[in-house]
Amino acid sequence: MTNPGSRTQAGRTQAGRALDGEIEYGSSILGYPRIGARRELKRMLESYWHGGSTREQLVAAGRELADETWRELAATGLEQVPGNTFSFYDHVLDNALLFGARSSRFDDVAADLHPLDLYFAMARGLPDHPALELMKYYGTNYHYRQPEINSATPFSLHAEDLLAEHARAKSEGIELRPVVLGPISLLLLSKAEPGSPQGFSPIDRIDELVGVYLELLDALAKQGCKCIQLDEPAFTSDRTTEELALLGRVYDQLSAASVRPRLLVTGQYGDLGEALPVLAATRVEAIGLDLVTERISASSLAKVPGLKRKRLYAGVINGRNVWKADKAKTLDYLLELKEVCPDLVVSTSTSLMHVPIDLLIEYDIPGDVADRLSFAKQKVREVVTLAKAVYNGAPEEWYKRPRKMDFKLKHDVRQRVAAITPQMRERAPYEERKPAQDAVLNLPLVPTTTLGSFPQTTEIRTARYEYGQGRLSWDEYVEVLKAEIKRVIELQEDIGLDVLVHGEAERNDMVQYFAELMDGFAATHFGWVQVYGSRCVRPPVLYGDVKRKGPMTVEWISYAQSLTEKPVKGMLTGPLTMLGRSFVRQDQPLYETAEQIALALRDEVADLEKAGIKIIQIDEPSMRELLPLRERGREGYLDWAVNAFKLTAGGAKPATQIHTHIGYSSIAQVVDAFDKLDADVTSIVATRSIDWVLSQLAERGTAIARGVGPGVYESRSAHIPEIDEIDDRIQRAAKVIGAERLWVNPDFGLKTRYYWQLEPSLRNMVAAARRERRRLAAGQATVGASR
Ligand code: MET
Ligand SMILES: [Zn+2]
Repeated sequence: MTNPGSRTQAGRTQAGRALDGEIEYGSSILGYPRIGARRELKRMLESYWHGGSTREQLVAAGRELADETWRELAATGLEQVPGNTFSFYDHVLDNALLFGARSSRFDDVAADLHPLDLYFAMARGLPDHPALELMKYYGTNYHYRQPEINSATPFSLHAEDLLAEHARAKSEGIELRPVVLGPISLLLLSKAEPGSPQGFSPIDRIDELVGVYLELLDALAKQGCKCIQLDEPAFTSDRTTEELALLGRVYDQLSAASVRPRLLVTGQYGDLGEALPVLAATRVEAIGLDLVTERISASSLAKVPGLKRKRLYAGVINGRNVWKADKAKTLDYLLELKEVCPDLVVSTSTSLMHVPIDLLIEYDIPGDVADRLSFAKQKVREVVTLAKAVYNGAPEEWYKRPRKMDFKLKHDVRQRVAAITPQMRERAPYEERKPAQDAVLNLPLVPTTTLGSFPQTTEIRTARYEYGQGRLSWDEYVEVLKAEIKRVIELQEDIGLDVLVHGEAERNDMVQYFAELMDGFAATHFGWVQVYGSRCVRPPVLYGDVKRKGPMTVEWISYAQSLTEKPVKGMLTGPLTMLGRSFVRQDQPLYETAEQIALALRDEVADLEKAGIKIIQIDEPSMRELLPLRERGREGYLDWAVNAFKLTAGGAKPATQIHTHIGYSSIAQVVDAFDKLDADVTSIVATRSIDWVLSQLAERGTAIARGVGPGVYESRSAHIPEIDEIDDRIQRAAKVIGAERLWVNPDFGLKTRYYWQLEPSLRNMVAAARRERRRLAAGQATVGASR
């Protein structure tokens, strides 16, 4: 294997350029997973947080993981290896702190905490210091901690770790290209610190921040660093004219520095659109494009003035999905691009942090599926192979016809999809459904419920593990789960909830659970992807036509229902959430795949009805998350998304009450779509705070007709809400939503909670709902703004 570092040192300086940047076969990636192939990061973090290891041990282990990553990458033959891709928790927070941008909320503890502990305090919170908010990262399932910046937040450079890593690699002959968030995206990802002056927004601080970026460029140049990667993913979303102008101005300023590394600016997670000509007009040396989300033609790139003089990092390998690229097609495309931009580097569309690390440690993915997959390690190989083919030519066999992919086709599924009629999506009008449901359910006003899951106790986890290991038979495993269901039902009756749940003891992760019960999905054993910090998930691979293997939930729900007179909700995960949390096949449009899942779930709805279940909840927390970043794709998406949900629920009888559970959005279009789902009751995940949700609902006059459960306490917080606190929210919600439409529930499932937290919380919730009922009965309640 060639060693890119030593080659750079030995052979490339005679070009005599101050900013060395020659390539032999341009190959790079924009970033790499940082959790380790066996989730080493999770283990080291949890050990430190629980007192099992010292800070020194954690720091050493983190460095080992980071260094192993770039050593391995360099050994693959990748010409340019990214650096600064490791993070102990979240790279957005790391980048804010790289420039000293710390929320003043933490000033009072800063002096007493080691910087690393202060960092974890911001990321995870302290008893009286709520953590920074968790926000979704550009349409991925990654979540970042939102930096808080005010009008006086001091900015200063803290690049010791970044520089030290660069120096360590250099001493091993490896030239790293540090990856840093660009200044504009960093500020646009941040929020104004609570208490900032009216009208202040973090982007107002851009000039000061750019000053510190210039210091960073200077420090890197002094250390002989040749290139820095500045990510500006904010520009693959719609931006204002002012923001676009700012992009030009900022990169003119940064590239004007007299001694500095080369600048690579990337726009990941979508198409740079109108930002591309702006960037091409600056003096940055290189631009990285996501050419997967939008395969921009070489001829349109040729029309961008100035682009042909840039080094183009062609992001043709998908950083967000797990399918192998079609070598011949991709090569042809790259060769066309090279005609336009001769200085071409084969690269990834995004950082590879959104895919699992290594396919080769999986042992039971069906062979024909595995043949088509590529995880981070394999993707690096794809980049190197394609780059060599671009520069040195490709072997003949790349152009031989690929094998037929008919393993995916199930004709019965295709026929069913083809036979879908519009009527299948429509239920009886709500005016008919409502009285029919009231007659069956006979619920009190402001009914109380929870959203599905109860704690996954050690007992449940142990039983699942033992069953997986073959030490517990299926029947024994079922016994454990049934005992758990019984306990959960009894507890809910004791607390006095009106609509009960079975508790989801059988589900480790809901998406994984349903994926395992449908054909067309494959599970991985080690395919972990970071969500944030130590939290990782294993998204299933949706490779083929989807079909239910048999009833998926009926046994559990009917058992729960047999134990109580009160209604027990059937609990399903909706088609959009199944899509949003899986690695989805790309050989057909997403909406076709959505329809297949919807049909499978529709059958489950029918089976639950047959088993006497009267309420069915279809969770769609990810519906909002799949929304295209740019306006132009949104209407089309929302149309088919609503259709898929309605296909799932559309077969339900008028008397069956359909609930859904969604993540609210501040985008009016999305809220309209929620209303179009035509669910009888909609409960809301507080992705920000419940008070934010309530204020949004108030601003819009609700916008969701029919029942609404806005969430009366945040179930994922450790705080146990008082009756008064919940009562206050109920009264505010009743004002906006109307008491006759209001449901009282926490904002989220309870599976990560402890019983000592949830039991008092739910008792207080039920007490608060009863207070509201007494007020309503006495006729003194606020009359709602019902529609
Ligand atoms: C993210 S959807 C949450 C609802 C799910 N039924 C649960 O309680 O876990
Ligand atoms: Zn959480």
